[in-house]
Amino acid sequence: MKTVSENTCFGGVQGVYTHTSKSCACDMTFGLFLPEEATYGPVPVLWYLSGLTCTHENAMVKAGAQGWAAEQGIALIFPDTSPRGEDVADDEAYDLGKGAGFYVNATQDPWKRHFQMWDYLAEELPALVADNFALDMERQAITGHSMGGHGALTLAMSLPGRFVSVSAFAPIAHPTASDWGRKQFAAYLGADDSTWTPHDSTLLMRDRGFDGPVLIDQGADDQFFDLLKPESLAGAMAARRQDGTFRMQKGYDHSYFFVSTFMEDHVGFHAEALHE
Ligand SMILES: N[C@@H](CCC(=O)N[C@@H](CS)C(=O)NCC(=O)O)C(=O)O
Repeated sequence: MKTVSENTCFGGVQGVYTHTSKSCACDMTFGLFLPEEATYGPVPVLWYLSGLTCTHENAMVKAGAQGWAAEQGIALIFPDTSPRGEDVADDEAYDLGKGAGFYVNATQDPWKRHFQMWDYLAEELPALVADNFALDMERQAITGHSMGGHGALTLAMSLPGRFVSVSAFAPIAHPTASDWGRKQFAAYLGADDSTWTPHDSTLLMRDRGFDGPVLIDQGADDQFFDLLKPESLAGAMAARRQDGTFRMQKGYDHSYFFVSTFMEDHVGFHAEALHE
């Protein structure tokens, strides 16, 4: 692992690191914020998964999460959204290929060689950060925005016991019924849509739910509302009687102005579960 940069931030350190990823067969970059408390011992972890077109950097510079995480003594991890590099397959569209890994393990050519984002986030990156930083991996929570909200929800519901709480900002909530999902799952996972269902938050919520608190924020003026399908997830949460809160935020769109507005609430929500 190599250090790209380390900046003092809210009394802690905002770092950027690269490493050679086995799962993705390329070099990967991530951001990690460590609060001052990490100098004295392991701290709880909040993962933040980003949306379409993002790298590790968007949320790190625009979500305004570090100040709240510092206040709560929590580390933040900002992974990238896809494999990177010249030999990595890509597509002209912004919503397929680089910047659009959709947090799945691709089984189809030309994607499968590098697009193994599920394994990268479920196994490889947690092991790497656990080895290199003062993190308490018994206390992890996860959040994300848009495609990253989809990733956060699907990882949390598929890995019972891993995360104590999950939240999402405007998640892609029902990808098997949306053009933000069907196109990418067909490309990465193939035409057999039975391989898609484990990656759909609405279906996972209907089938198993999450053993812990859930918080969802959705902007009512989100320009991608019809692609996100928040109503499907809200319905599944109600049908499941999921412990959780779904908030429709009047006037907010899909941007980081929306994410940063509610970041304090999300960090506070996770802190309550992580510090229990
Ligand atoms: N801007 C894209 C849409 C993708 C988009 O809005 N991405 C969101 C996540 S789904 C994002 O976070 N973009 C990067 C940013 O705002 O920094 C477009 O070409 O239509």
